[in-house]
Amino acid sequence: MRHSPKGVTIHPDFDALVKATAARLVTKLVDVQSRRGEATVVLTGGSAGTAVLAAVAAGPARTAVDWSRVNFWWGDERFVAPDSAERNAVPAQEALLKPLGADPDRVHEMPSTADFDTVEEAAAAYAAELAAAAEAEQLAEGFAAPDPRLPRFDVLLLGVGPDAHVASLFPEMAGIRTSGQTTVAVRNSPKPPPERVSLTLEAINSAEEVWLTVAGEDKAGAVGLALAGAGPVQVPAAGPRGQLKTRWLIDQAAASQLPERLLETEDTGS
Ligand SMILES: O=C1O[C@H](COP(=O)(O)O)[C@@H](O)[C@H](O)[C@H]1O
Repeated sequence: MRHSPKGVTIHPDFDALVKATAARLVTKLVDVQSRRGEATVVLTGGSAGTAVLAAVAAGPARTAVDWSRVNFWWGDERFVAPDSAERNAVPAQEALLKPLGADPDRVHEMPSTADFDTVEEAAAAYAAELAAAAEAEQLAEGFAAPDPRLPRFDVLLLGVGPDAHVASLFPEMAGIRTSGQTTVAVRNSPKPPPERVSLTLEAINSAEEVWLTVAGEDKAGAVGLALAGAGPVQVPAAGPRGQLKTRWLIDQAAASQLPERLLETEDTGS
């Protein structure tokens, strides 16, 4: 494993990336729960994101987390039927939430076509649910999250598409340009299905830690551009910034177009 000073960790392959990210997530949740009893994670869909959840559920360290005291939100979701295989929540439920006994009251799936007629209504409802949770948290803890419209996100997971999209914020589309709101309705997504709900970049960037987990040669161009300093409208993956930490957790193939200066390592072997 190689670490760069810019928060980039390069794992040899997909399997190593997924297992290490799963272990890192368990450690983070244990750490947060030991400080304040509960923890909040924002989940992603996609190949690596879903594999990480399965690896968490399969790993022996999973028992160190009190899963009934973890709050789950999503960074994006496809506006389709609730049991559709295209939902991001469906594999998350099967891989992690049901087997590990998550509390359904703490699992905040984005709305589906069973809940609303339009994707705009779904996005607005999720923003309202986030705001209600933020208000309850402030009343209970007297705690002010970085953004008063949002609950505290301890860790927010993102995948990155080959076109550099994150959550459902696609290059040059309205979602990535949206400001002043925490969620956005997406129509005409270039990647099917076309209708989606996404957190906005400003909502993503309220998280304490943002982890971008990326594998594969087809993502190397997106990763290279994002870390070379591209603008987020053209390269949405360049936009996420955690309040405390932004981690790029990638495999060797996804690292193949990283700028040379980012390959200077500060630590090896762990
Ligand atoms: O459509 C989506 O794609 C991205 C990345 O998915 P991948 O399969 O290329 O890893 C994912 O992060 C996002 O949540 C999802 O809705």
